[in-house]
Amino acid sequence: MVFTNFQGVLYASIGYVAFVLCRWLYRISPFHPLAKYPTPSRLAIVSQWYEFYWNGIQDGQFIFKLEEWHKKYGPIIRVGPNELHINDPEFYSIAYAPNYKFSNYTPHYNFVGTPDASMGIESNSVHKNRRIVLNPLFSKANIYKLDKNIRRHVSKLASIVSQKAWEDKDKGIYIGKLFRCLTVDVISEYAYSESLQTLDGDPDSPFFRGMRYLLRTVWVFNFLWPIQSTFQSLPYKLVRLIAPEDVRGIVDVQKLCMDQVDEFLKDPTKACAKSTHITIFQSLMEGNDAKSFVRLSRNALIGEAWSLVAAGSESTGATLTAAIYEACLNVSVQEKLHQELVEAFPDLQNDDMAYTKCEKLPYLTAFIKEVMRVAVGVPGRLPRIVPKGGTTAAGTFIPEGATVSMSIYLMHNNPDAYPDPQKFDPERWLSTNSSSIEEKYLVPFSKGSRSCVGRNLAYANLYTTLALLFRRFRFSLHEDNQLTHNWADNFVRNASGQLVVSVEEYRD
Ligand code: HEM
Repeated sequence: MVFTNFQGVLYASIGYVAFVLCRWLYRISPFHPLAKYPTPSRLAIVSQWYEFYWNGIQDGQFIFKLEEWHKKYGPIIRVGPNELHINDPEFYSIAYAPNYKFSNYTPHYNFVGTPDASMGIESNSVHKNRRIVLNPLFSKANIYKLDKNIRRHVSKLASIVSQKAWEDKDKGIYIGKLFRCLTVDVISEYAYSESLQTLDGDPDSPFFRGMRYLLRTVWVFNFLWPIQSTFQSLPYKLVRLIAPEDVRGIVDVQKLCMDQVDEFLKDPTKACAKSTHITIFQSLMEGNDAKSFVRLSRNALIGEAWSLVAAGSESTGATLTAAIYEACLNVSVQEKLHQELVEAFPDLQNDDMAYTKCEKLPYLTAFIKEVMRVAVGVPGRLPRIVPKGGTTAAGTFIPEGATVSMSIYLMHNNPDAYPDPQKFDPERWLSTNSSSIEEKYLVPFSKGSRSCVGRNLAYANLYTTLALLFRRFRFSLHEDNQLTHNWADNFVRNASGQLVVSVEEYRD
C-alpha cells in the first residue's frame, strides 16, 4: 500500500494522539505504581500541564495548592504523573541526604538554561567533581578572608542610604533595589575578582528589570525550555536584537560573564595576576585539571559564572528586604537589635564590625533565623528520584524510580516546631540548641549533596549588612511602600511590591 504524504502525516498524528491518551489512561489507572496515594485532582496526575497552569499561568501558586491539599489528604499526596509531595519533616534528611542517595529530578531545573551549571547538572559524578572545586571557594575560612571586601560594598550601601535620607527626608528609599545591587556587586567581586559596581549605577537598570522578568517567567521557561536553549545558542548581537526589551539587561550581564571567561581563557596567567584573590574560573580550571583531568568547556564556565550571580543575588537581596520589612512592622524587635549593636560596637566611627563579631550576637542571630524561616528564600518543591530499593516516608513505602519532593515553606511553617508559625518572633530562637526541633526543621539552604553552595557568603552578607544598618539607622515604612506579605513561588520567593522606607540616622 502506498501512502500519500498527507496520509502519512495523518496516521502518524493519530498514532501519537493514541499513544498520549493511553499514557494518560495508564497514569490514572489502578495499575500505576503510585495509584494507592491520594491525589487531590485527576488532572494533576494526568500530565505536568496542571502544574504549569498553577505555576506558569497563575504565577507561582502551586505551592499554596500543595499546602491546602496536605491539610485535606495527609502527609503524602500524588501531585504529578510520577511525583509524590511529602510533608513529613523527618523525611527531609532522608530525601536530601549527603552522598547523592537521591538524584536530582533535572527537568525541574530547566529554567537554569544550561545543563553545565551546578544546579542543572544531571550526572551525580560530574556534580560531585564540580562541588569538590566550588566548596572550598565558598568555605567559611575563605569568606572570613574576604570579609573586608564584602564590607566595603556594605559601607557603600550605607553611605547611599545616608545620603538619600539627608538629601530629602520626606522621600522614601527603595531599599530592596539597593540590596539587589549590593548582592550582585558582592558576588561578582567574590567570584570574578571584578565587581559589576551596580551600586554606582541606576538601581532601576535594565539588569534589575530583566531579573524581575526572569522571575515572572521562570516556570514558563521550565516547560518551554527549548526556546531558551535556542536563544542561548545564537550569537550575542542577534539575541540582543530579538530579545524583548525587558530581557536585554540580562543578555548584557551574560555577555559580561562571557567576556570574563574569554579573557581568562585567552591568558589564564595574566588574568590570575590581575585578580586580588582566587576566582571561580581559576578554581574551576585548576580544580578540574587536578581532580579529573577534564578541562571545563567555555560554556560550562559561562554557565557557572552567570548562575552564581543569578542564584545568589536575588535570594540574598530578597532576604535582606524581608528583614528590613519585618523590623519596620515590629518596632520593639528593631529597638532590641539596635541596643545589642550599640553594646557590641559603641564607637560607630572606629569599631571594626567584622563578620566574626557580628555572627556571635545572639539577638541578631535569632532575628536572621526568624527572617529566613518566615521569608523562605527557595520555598517550593525540590524534586528528587527515589533510589533502588525504594524508601519510606510517613510510615509508608515508596517504590524506587518515583519522584519525591518536599517544600521548605512547609518545613518552616510546621506548627509542631514553630507554634503560631505565621507570627514573626525572633525570641523563639533564643533558647534553642543544635538538637532542638526548631533548628532541625530550619533548612533555608536545604540539605545534602545539592544544598546551597553559597550559604556562607549569604550569611556573611546578611550579618554584616544588617549589623551596620541597624546600628546606624532607624527604619520605618514610608507612605509609598508597596511591599506586603504576599508572594509567588518563582523558584525563589518573589514578594509583591517594592519596599519603600523612611530612614533616620543615629548620630552616636
Ligand atoms: C539567603 C540566600 C540564599 C538562599 C535562601 C539560598 C537557598 C538555596 C537552596 C534552598 C538551594 C538548593 C536548591 C535545590 O536543592 O535545588 C540553593 C542552591 C544553590 N545556591 Fe543558594 N541560596 C542563597 C544564597 C546563595 C548565594 C549567595 C549563592 C552564590 C554564591 C548561591 C548559589 C547557589 C547555587 C550555585 C546553588 C546550586 C547548588 C548545586 O546544585 O550544587 N546561593 N540555594
